[in-house]
Amino acid sequence: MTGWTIGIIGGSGLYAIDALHDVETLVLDTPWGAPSDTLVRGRIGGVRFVFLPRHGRGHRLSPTEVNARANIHALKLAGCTDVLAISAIGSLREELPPGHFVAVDQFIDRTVHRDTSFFGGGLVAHVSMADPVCPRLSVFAAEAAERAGASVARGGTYLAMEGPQFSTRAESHLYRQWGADVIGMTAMPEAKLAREAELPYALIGMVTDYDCWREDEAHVEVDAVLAQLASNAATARGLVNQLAALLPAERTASPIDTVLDQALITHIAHVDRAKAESLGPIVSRVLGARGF
Ligand SMILES: CSC[C@H]1O[C@H](OP(=O)(O)O)[C@H](O)[C@@H]1O
Ligand SMILES: Nc1ncnc2[nH]cnc12
Repeated sequence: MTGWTIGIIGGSGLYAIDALHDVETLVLDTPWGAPSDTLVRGRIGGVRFVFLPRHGRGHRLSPTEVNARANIHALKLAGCTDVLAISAIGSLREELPPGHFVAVDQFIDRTVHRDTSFFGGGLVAHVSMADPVCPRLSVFAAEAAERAGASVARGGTYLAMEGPQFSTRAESHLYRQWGADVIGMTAMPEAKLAREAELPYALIGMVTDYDCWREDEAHVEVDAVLAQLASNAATARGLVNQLAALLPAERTASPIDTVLDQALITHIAHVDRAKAESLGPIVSRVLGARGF
């Protein structure tokens, strides 16, 4: 096996990955509650994957109800080294039509009803979100999507809205003026939490609709989104197969693996032991290095 264990967070329309071998089901609990569903760990060639359907199998959880802290914590417990999210997105740009894929590299977070951090309560950390996506994983994922037959835009800003309602037309126009390229309801705080957990994170978005800013296009409705997703899901599965084929045999360290060295500022003499223990693998590396 290689040193990679890739957590795959499957969004709307992606509730399973068939190509995994030696599959085991993981029923995990976290200090934040249960993740969205059981996790499935397996391998393709020499690469280990852990799959988690973000909304649960059967799509039971709304974007606000997705427990991103539990999901990222569970992926860390399952031994993931990196996390690739695959999401349905609306397009805010003419040149990103339905069917296109986008390797997102920036976010604007407009979510308001979500728990956004593992820290607080006796342990304080301030991670950088200047570059929220791991460039290495993002390039591999974009390349894999292209090999699976997708047209992939390299780079794009994702506006994370609370939902579950889609945007008003005024909001859609506003987000375009802000420079957002695509829109969705789930990548935040997921990307922030992955960074806090020292997990390199990338997001491949699959465009399903033009939201509601375009004059000559019907506004987004969920049935059109689901129809587009059905035709994208096979490509998304192909992406995972291609990723397994093109990842280098050995995973070298990423700077994101150790971000808490700078970011965690609570002096070890003042760290709350119960809090540190509850965070488990998220802080054991950095606290261990400090002699905690
Ligand atoms: C089914 S349309 C809206 C829904 O789809 C996206 O979910 P995900 O990012 O998990 O693929 C969007 O964010 C909304 O949750
Ligand atoms: N237009 C849209 N707005 C928000 N989330 C979406 N997911 C897919 N299409 C979307």
